[in-house]
Amino acid sequence: MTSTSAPTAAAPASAIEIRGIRKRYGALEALRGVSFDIRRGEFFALLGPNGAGKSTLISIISGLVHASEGSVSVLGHDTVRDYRAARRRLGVVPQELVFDPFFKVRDMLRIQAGYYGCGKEVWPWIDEMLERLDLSAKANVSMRALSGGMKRRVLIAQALVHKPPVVILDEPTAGVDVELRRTTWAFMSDLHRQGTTVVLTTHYLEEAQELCSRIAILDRGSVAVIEPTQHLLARHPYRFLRIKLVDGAQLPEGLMPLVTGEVNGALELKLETSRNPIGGVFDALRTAGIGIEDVHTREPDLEDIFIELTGHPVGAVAAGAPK
Ligand SMILES: Nc1ncnc2c1ncn2[C@@H]1O[C@H](COP(=O)(O)OP(=O)(O)OP(=O)(O)O)[C@@H](O)[C@H]1O
Repeated sequence: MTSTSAPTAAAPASAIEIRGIRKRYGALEALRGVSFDIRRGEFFALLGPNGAGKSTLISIISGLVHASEGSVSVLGHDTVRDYRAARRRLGVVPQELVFDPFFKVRDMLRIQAGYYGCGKEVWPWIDEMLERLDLSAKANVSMRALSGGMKRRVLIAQALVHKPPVVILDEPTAGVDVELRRTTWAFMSDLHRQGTTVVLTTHYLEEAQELCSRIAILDRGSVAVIEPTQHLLARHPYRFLRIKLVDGAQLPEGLMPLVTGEVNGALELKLETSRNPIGGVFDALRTAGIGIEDVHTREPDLEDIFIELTGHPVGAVAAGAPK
């Protein structure tokens, strides 16, 4: 992509600047004063349980919904006062599949490019995207004949026709099989390497963990945390120990408070590294004369951290969330 060159002295440092955003739907406050920046060239994750306000924030960034208070700019262009310039720099892959079913894939993309004032010069780019997203064989097929996963990839191509330097993907891989998710992420990673800023919302936390260098977690309309992924993963000083006892033996009473669950007949214990060394667990079992059949340890992942921060798994509606 040519429009994603490195920042110059005059260019704004932020790809997206979000300042004091509030959004009210009647009595419901879907966003309660959200402020943060997404830097140029970042691969950034916006996470949160259902109803946290992610889609509302994305709609405000894309200029489709007006905030009740606050402002957003894309590469220095206010999304309200300078809507066209902001929109020109942004590609948004929406969550919902909305298409004219009768258009053929390639024609639809060419028409979409026209809306941004792009002509034949982007046709090779459209064909390149079709190739990268494994859609070349479907270029002359009408939209209604595509599977859900293919439609989702056309949606990605549609958001990128004008080569925007900033791309937002709102759950682009929801319901898409593993192979297609890989294709999508390989393509997005290439664009990112070439300088595109990529913002992603996803319910697949392992995707965010693997791809994104910084993560914001929205919860009930506010930013619960915004940190580099590695800091987020490292700041939780515990690990998990999975342990299967010989002959279904019972765990000693003293270790029971550490148990967080059972997986395939093995108990999972959450150990704080400073307070519950693994050796202490083994000592307690030895003293009680209990044999161990199998054991393994696991570092906390984003899913664990998400639950700890928000009190519920990703995808669950927050208790007391604005509804
Ligand atoms: N047009 C609307 N009118 C009224 N309420 C709305 C509207 N759009 C969103 N909401 C409410 O605002 C809150 C935030 O919704 P939003 O869709 O932004 O959350 P989300 O984090 O994107 O959730 P999900 O992961 O389910 O997509 C929810 O309580 C939702 O019901």
